[in-house]
Amino acid sequence: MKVFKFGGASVKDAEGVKNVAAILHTYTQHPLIIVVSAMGKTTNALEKILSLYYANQNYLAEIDKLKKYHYDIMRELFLELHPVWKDIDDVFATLINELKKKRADDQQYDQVVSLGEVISTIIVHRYLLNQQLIAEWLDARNFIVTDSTYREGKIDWEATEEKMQQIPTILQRKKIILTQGFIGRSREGLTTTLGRDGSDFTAAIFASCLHAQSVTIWKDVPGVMNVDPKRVPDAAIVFDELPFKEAAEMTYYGASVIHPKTIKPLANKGIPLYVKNFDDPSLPGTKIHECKIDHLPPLIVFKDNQCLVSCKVTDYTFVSEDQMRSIFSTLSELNLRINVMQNSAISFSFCIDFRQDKIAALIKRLHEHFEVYYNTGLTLITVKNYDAKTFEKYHHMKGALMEQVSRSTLQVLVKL
Ligand SMILES: Nc1ncnc2c1ncn2[C@@H]1O[C@H](COP(=O)(O)OP(=O)(O)O)[C@@H](O)[C@H]1O
Ligand SMILES: N[C@@H](CC(=O)OP(=O)(O)O)C(=O)O
Repeated sequence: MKVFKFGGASVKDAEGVKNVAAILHTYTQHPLIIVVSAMGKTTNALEKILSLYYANQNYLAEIDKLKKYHYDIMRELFLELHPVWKDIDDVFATLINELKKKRADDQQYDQVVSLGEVISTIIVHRYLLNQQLIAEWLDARNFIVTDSTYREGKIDWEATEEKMQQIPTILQRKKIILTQGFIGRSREGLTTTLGRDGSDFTAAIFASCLHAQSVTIWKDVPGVMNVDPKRVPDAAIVFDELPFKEAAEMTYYGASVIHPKTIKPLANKGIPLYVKNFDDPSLPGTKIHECKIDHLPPLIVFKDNQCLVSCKVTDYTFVSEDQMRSIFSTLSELNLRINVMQNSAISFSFCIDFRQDKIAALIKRLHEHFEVYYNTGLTLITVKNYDAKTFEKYHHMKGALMEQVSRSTLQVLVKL
């Protein structure tokens, strides 16, 4: 059995959905588990609906816009009397209903934002059936068990693996299973999400629990490249293959082509990960697996939306281990991860992904012990395996706020 993942870009319009069906027609000899994300930028739109709702602004107009976006796609795929119209109307009714429920913010976020994947999989499933691709629609929430960390559900691997034991029997009946990326269910029975862009991770969870032959994530790029081709189009080279370790490090630094949690479960089970181009499936793509490559070119990763926080001691002492411990435990309690850090005699600075919903709490807590400064809207550029040319280009950049150089890696935090 193989696992395929189709992200938002691959199903952003009706042509994309038709293309998914065309790709699947060429793989009918294999049992397949297909993981699908929300269409296009639907998750961003759902986040916007939530914030408008909280700000007492016109969220209903935004819901109408999102409904129209999906209706336009459906009009190109289905006849007027197709049952899909009612299915999608029901999900939008659930969305409005969920908004009205009194819940904690993160809990409500997951109940609302998860619906993008529910909508997309209903549409894609109905279309596959129309194209004689006999697929079973599975609710991923019935299989992926998480804790109650809403917005960032942690997988209960044992419980998930146990639930997935039912899947091979379903696959004997239907050769294709279609399910949602990004979502699971907590033990208290509510929907959880696995962190933004988490559908790649969902594909890895299914593959790992079911000992799949391989995972293929279908993207709008020819494979994994040494730099995001949207950032530096001239310098980008496609890798034929990459070791798990190298791919994991790239994702850690922020290469958005693969979600950072995807590699570990696959590497642990030795399941290869292919990154292929959905516009041209004949291209070889990149195989990520256990292999050795002698001379890797410089890998350049851009991570946007960074926030630099500096904590300065308020008396004439120096930054101590105890003070650092209090900073680390605050970050850990708020579920924030440091991307790069630096200390001097009287200050400790670190860079994290900016989260609007957490910054006020973080600053308030740090302010109990330190003078605190922060800058937002920064980009962290990491150059791994730098050579003279890339070092020259990214070292001492204009607008840099922090820079670190090790034997093989250069990191610059910069306001671009
Ligand atoms: N090293 C890289 N190699 C290839 N693509 C990259 C790299 N780093 C970032 N990207 C970006 O990742 C994008 C594909 O990932 P993503 O947008 O998450 O796809 P989807 O949401 O459809 O799964 C590409 O369009 C490209 O701009
Ligand atoms: N739809 C979710 C999950 C996801 O992984 O999407 P994509 O595969 O389009 O990156 C998000 O946008 O965060």
